[in-house]
Formats: sequence, C-alpha cells, structure tokens
Amino acid sequence: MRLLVTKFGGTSVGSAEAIRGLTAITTTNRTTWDHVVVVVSALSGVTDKLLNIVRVAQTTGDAAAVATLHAELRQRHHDVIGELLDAEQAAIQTEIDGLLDECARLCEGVRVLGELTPRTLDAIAGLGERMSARIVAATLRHLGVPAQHFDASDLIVTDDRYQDASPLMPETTERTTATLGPILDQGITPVVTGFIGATLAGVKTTLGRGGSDWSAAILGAALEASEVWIYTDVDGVMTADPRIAPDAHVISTLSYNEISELAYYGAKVLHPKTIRPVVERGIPLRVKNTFNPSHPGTVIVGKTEPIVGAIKAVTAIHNLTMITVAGRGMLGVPGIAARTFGAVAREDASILMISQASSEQSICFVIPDGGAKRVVESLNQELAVELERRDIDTIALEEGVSIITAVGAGMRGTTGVAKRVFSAIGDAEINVIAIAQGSSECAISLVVSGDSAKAGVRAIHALTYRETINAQHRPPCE
Ligand SMILES: Nc1ncnc2c1ncn2[C@@H]1O[C@H](COP(=O)(O)OP(=O)(O)O)[C@@H](O)[C@H]1O
Ligand SMILES: N[C@@H](CC(=O)OP(=O)(O)O)C(=O)O
Repeated sequence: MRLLVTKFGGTSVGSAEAIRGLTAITTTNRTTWDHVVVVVSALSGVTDKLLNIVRVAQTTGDAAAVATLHAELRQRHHDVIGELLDAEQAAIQTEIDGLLDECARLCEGVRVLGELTPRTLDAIAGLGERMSARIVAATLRHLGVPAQHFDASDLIVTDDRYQDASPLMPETTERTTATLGPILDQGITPVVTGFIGATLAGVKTTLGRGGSDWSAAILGAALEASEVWIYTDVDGVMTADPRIAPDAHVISTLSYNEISELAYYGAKVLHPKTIRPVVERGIPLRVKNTFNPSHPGTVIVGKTEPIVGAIKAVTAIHNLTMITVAGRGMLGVPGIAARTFGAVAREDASILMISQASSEQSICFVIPDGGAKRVVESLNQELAVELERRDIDTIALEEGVSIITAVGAGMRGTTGVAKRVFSAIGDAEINVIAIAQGSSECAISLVVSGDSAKAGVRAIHALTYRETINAQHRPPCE
C-alpha cells in the first residue's frame, strides 16, 4: 500500500482560492496514491493573530480591544467558509465559532488574572490549525472527496515542553495507526491539524513555530508513509531565499544532510526537525508549490545524484548574539568548555554555532539575541574564580550578528571551497567575525554583522552560479 502524507502551509490555506488549489491537488493525489493524508497549518497569519490577542489580553487588560481582534478572526474564517461551502456552511461556521468562543474564554481568564501560562498559550496558539482543518475537510467533502478532520492532539503524544514539545514516537505511532488506519481503509482522506499535539494526560501542546512540517514527518513515520510532500508557496528548496536573492533557482535534489544544514541555518522553507522522523525510516521528502503543482519541486533523499558545483545553496539566520570567552589562562585547562556550555544550558539557550581558537585561548559561540544577557550573567558567576585570577580576561558579547551558511555535500574532498567563499565575502567588503565548519564538511558557516548579512548571502549566491558553470560530475554524496 502506497501512502502519501501531504502538508499545506499557511499560504496554501490562506484564502478560499488557495484552499481550492489544495483540494484540486488532493483529488489528483488520490488518483495516483492508495492513501493520502492531508496535514494543514493555520490560515496564513492566524497563529500570529492568536498570539497577539492573548498578549493584548494579558498586558492591556482591554476587553474591548480583545473583542475587536476576536471579531476580525471570526470574520476572516467566515469569509473563507462563505466562499467555499454550501450545504455544510452553517455547521462549519458554528464549529469555528465554538473554537473562537474557547479562545475568548481562555483570553478572558488571562485578562482578568494578567497572567499567561505556557500551557494556556499552547491551547490558544493551536486554535488556528483546529479551525483550518475543519474548513479544508468540509471543502473536500463539498467537492465529493471523502474527508474527515482530526485534531493531532488525539494522535501526536508529546512531552510537556510547551511551545517546544517533542513527540513520544511509540505512543504516537500506536494512536495514529489505531485512529487513522480504519479511516484510510474506508478510502477517507484524513485532514489533520499540523503544529499541535497533547501530553499523555491530554493537555494540548505545540511543536514550536513552523512545526506543521514536523507534524507531517511525524505522521508519515507513524503511518510508514511511502513519501512526505511539503506544499508551500515556492517551487521547491532554492539556492537562496528568493526574497534576498531574486535570481535564486530551485534545487532538484538534496540529501538529508544538506537540507538539515539549510533548515537549521535559517532556510524557512522547511522546519529543521522535519528531517529526523523521515531520515530514520528512509522516507523521501519532497517540497512542492501549491500554486504550481506540476513543478516537480525538490526531492530530499539519503544519497543525492552526482551534483554540479560544490556549493548548492546559501542561507542566513539573523538576530543572534556572539559570546566570546577569552584569556591566556584557558590554555590547556580541562573543563572550561564544559563549564561554559553548562552555564549556557542552565539558561536554556540553544547554541547555533561554536568556534574555538586552536591555541585554546578563546571559545566563541552564537545564540539567539533574546536571553544573551542572562547567559553572560550566568557565565560571570560560573567562571568567577578564573575571572578573578585573570585566567579569563573577557566574557564579551556582540549583539545583532548573523550566521551565513554555504551548504553542499560536494564540498567534501573538494579543495578550495573555503577560499572561494572567503574571496566572495572579501570582494563584497564584508568582515567575517568567526567561522565554523562541521565535520560532515557539508557546510561552512560565517558570523558577520547583521547589516551585512544580505549582501553576504548575495555574494556567496553569485559564487554558486559560477560553480554551476564549472560543473563536474562527482560521486553520489550523503
Ligand atoms: N532556500 C530557500 N528556498 C525556498 N524558500 C525559502 C528559502 N529560504 C527561505 N525561504 C522562504 O520560505 C518561504 C516558505 O516558508 P513558509 O513561509 O514557512 O511556508 P509555509 O507557510 O508554506 O510553511 C518561501 O516563501 C521563501 O520566501
Ligand atoms: N501555524 C503555525 C505552524 C506552522 O507550521 O505554520 P506554517 O506551515 O505556515 O509555517 C505557525 O505559524 O507557526
């Protein structure tokens, strides 16, 4: 049995026209696959709006402002339903109103108390997907496609790290197969909410912003899907963010390693955690365009075809802080790195990149801007003795930096890639603050000031073009 899991992002369900496109795609997919599962995000911008409403409720206590924002959300969904549905219109509107009433009750509690718990935040944040799944399933039915909506809180069992929950795969697999298996056997297409899950006790969680891609991969792994397709608003994974490099073009094939580096270092087109569930089972992943479905998109597999050019794509991640711990007394002293990273972990900050001078006289690492000051305070406490003894001279912080990452599995064993990257950056007169290359030799990362990041991406992107021109066939890369 060949099963396809498809995921449609916010723009792909952002309007009645987009949802019509989704239903046409799903109708076609059902003719070529034995089973099709649809995973949907909230209508574009709705998650941000929900988070905004609850923040307004908490910080202003302004009931009228909250009510106005609610009414806007209600109207947006009613307009879409009005354009799409006929017989089921009233029933779906009632269901959407019920969900928005749930939102209003939660927001009222937050407004009165002035307190917003992570648990309440997730209950509110996931409402967008619960509304869109109902609308999409009803639209499919309206067009004669048997479909039923499912809240992933009944399928994906997670830990209780609210806003950043992770699935418990054995429990998720058990629930998903038990619930969706019989539905699929009846030829019904399940329309499942992305982004959300629930703890074993049934408390709603979310998988982190942009997490619907991950939901699709989790469900694909649980159902042993043949493939997982991520439908978005571009033709596939591109050589750079097309908003930064307008001449970016679609990459036909990428390896799991390459897409992991790209996604981790800021290519918004795919959530970085999407890869793990599929890589473990060797499930091919495809990125396709809802608005241009005949384009083959980008296929992501274990080994890529012989590639052209050493650098396949360049990406950037912004609003970061680089922290440097430096001092001559660090030379050869065991445990400084462990204590440094222990102090960072205590503040729950995630490190995006680490670079250490070979003389061991400095360690620098990059973390997101928010929370950097707390990390420095924590380091000052942890390393107080070394600072006092002048073994460590500085714990310095540079805010507003970006990481630019050039990715390509063909870098491995190819001489001079770093030199070409640095020449391109040098020619653009951009100062490199720090560098790192992973042992996979699949990516080189550079830290630059935030205001030169876009120019840096464009400079390296121009280089990927030159490399394509000098293309040579190389052996398959992982
Ligand atoms: N390397 C890249 N390739 C393709 N798109 C990229 C890349 N880097 C950033 N993007 C951006 O990612 C967007 C798609 O991601 P997102 O808006 O999260 O989609 P969705 O709402 O469908 O999940 C594209 O519109 C594009 O601007
Ligand atoms: N709606 C959620 C989850 C998501 O994945 O959205 P999208 O597929 O539009 O990036 C968010 O905005 O974070």
